[in-house]
Amino acid sequence: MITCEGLVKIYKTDEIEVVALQGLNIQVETGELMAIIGNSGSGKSTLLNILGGLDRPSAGQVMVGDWDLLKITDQQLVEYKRNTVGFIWQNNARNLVSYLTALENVEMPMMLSGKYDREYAKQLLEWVGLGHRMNNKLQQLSGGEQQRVAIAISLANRPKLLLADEPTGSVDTKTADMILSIFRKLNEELGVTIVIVTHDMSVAGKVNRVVAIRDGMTSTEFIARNPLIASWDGTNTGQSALSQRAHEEYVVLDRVGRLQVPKAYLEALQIKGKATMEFDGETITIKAPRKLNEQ
Ligand SMILES: Nc1ncnc2c1ncn2[C@@H]1O[C@H](COP(=O)(O)OP(=O)(O)OP(=O)(O)O)[C@@H](O)[C@H]1O
Repeated sequence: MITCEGLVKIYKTDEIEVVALQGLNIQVETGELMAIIGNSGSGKSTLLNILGGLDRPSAGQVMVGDWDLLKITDQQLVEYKRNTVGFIWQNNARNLVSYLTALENVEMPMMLSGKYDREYAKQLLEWVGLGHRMNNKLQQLSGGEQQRVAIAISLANRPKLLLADEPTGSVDTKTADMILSIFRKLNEELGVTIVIVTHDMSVAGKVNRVVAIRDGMTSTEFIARNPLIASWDGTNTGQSALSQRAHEEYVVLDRVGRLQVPKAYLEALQIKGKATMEFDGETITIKAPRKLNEQ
């Protein structure tokens, strides 16, 4: 569904250039429910905005389905945003109209794209557990309920890909768990591919695959050893992070074999600029270069 290779995004302002993504590689299969984690400033939102067609890449390759987001025209981008991709933000106020009902809010994007379908709008609200609140005005709903309306809206035009930027960032743990279980259900029942960006490890721990981004590059990947452990079953309160027990950790190599060594490891061994690498037929060992007087 998604292929990014050597993806670069540079933000240019009058005086400075910020390299937000520096050759990022990532692959997401159709039908996956996965998370991208990373510290503040690592480039997560930049990546999501590019995938959502809200921002243009500077260089590299980025394909979503048949769309090449580097070559796409402005006109095609409108169609892409309307039909292929749905977006959920941490704060959805910009997506919702407070004086309309939940149902009217879901119907609105359908009307704008000429695909009005009241039954489907109702069904979406049922799916997110708001069947009994669909005729309430948005301003009468709690923050968590509004977030669930936003999920229904994001699916109004039947997108194949759902992108969620910190979807549980401003709700309590119980609501966060509910939102995640909705994602899982939508993923399983509608087959929609879901990519969640978060720095909340408890969210990441509940999906089968997690890709970590560091300094604008893909660094590590975690895959659930037993997908059932990572799945949300309604009983897990989500306190544990990406536990070693549940996820296997992998370092990501790009096509030409480059990998990113964590800064903490390099600092611990005082490796700067260069290192030695040994291969004994089974393992590869990276060490600090020997000091001249040790040789
Ligand atoms: N519009 C912009 N103009 C200039 N620099 C930007 C812009 N947007 C992001 N950046 C910079 O790009 C880098 C990556 O930012 P990004 O928002 O993608 O990170 P993030 O991982 O999503 O962080 P957070 O979790 O804090 O949202 C940061 O150094 C940020 O300051």
